[in-house]
Amino acid sequence: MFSSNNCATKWTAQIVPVCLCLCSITVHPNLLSWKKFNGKKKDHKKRHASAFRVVWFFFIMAEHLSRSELDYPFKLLEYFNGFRVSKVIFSACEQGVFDLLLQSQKSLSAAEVAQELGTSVDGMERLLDVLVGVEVLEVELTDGTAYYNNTDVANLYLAKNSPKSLYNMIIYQSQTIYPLWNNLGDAVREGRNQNEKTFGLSSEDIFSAIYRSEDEMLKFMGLMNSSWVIDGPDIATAFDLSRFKSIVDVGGCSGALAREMAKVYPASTLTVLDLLKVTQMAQKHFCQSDDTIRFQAGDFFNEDLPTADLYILARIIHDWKEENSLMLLKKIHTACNSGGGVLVVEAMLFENHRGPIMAQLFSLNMLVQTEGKEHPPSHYTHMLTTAGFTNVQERRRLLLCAVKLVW
Ligand SMILES: C[S@@+](CC[C@H](N)C(=O)[O-])C[C@H]1O[C@@H](n2cnc3c(N)ncnc32)[C@H](O)[C@@H]1O
Repeated sequence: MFSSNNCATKWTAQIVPVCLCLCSITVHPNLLSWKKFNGKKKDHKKRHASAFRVVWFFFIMAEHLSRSELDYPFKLLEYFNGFRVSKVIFSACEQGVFDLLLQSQKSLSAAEVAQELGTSVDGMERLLDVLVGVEVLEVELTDGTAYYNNTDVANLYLAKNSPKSLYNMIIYQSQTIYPLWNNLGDAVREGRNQNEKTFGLSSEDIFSAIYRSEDEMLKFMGLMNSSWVIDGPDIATAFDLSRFKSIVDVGGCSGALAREMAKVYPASTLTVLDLLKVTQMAQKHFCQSDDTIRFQAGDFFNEDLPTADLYILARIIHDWKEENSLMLLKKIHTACNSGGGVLVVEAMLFENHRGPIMAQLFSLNMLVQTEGKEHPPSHYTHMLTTAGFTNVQERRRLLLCAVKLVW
């Protein structure tokens, strides 16, 4: 939804001139044979008439698409429909469309997909067509029947068992985040999370709400795990961390980021510290046969932290009120070996309030679900120096940002 920046400008500046150029080539008989362009030979008169229709069409398009957002609100309309696109992808994932198309090894018609997944043919055809429209599926027409196939992107990121699958992220967005965001208006009005209104749970203890059942805990851990599959390598290499021989990932959840770190820094020991029930779940569902990371149960607010050279705080500070985050940073400063540091990984806001849009959306998400928020780098620097750290360095990596402090 957010990639097609200023569609009108793009069309006028780049695509329209190319189209007009192509049209003038087709009008000029010596430059391109009509047969090549149209598939069958036509006489000169018809050929020029058709060419003029093409030119006329592109003039209309150019006129239409070059209007500014004030004349026609392309972007706004796209945004209004954003939730529909999300829902289409959520629904297709939940119904197993991408898995079926991956497994079938051939294109399938809407009727075949509907039959396999137990849906209506009409409903499935419309769903599949939108997925073609948003370019996650491909379609071919054979004898009037549409046959659908996954794009490479769908195979890689949307099918459940792909090594880079974002399936768990989608399920969590669909089943937990989406209902919470139904109460966004109340969250903004009240300035607090909506766990109580959405799920009937106390809004005070955020992780009791997030881990309200084993199933929910598994879904949340799946979500956390998914993001490191795509962002982990970038974060692990944002700084050269090789001099830190003992690393503790504080609130490390499924261990996905620690695993990425262990690949880049095989000479360092990687420990994932998290609540007992989380470490148990991680070992049961997320451990890999070649794991070199270890898990340690502990409560980072109420128990001592293990000593280490480097502590990772990935998506932790954004969960909590400022005083809690500061308490945790001070504890880390006390437990840290001499010369050690902390790596803070968060979706950093720009200082000027102008983005990035995903970090701004995450910050609203923190409002509806937690007691924290996203911050710009200066705020993290302030917190870290208040906790006693010096020598703050910052690297921006995609959406997530790493700030390293050496003590
Ligand atoms: C938003 S998640 C981030 C997980 C992980 N760092 C990541 O980026 O994928 C917050 C993590 O903090 C853990 N956590 C929350 N409260 C905790 C506590 N008091 N002690 C230890 N871990 C805690 C949660 O279980 C969860 O794994």
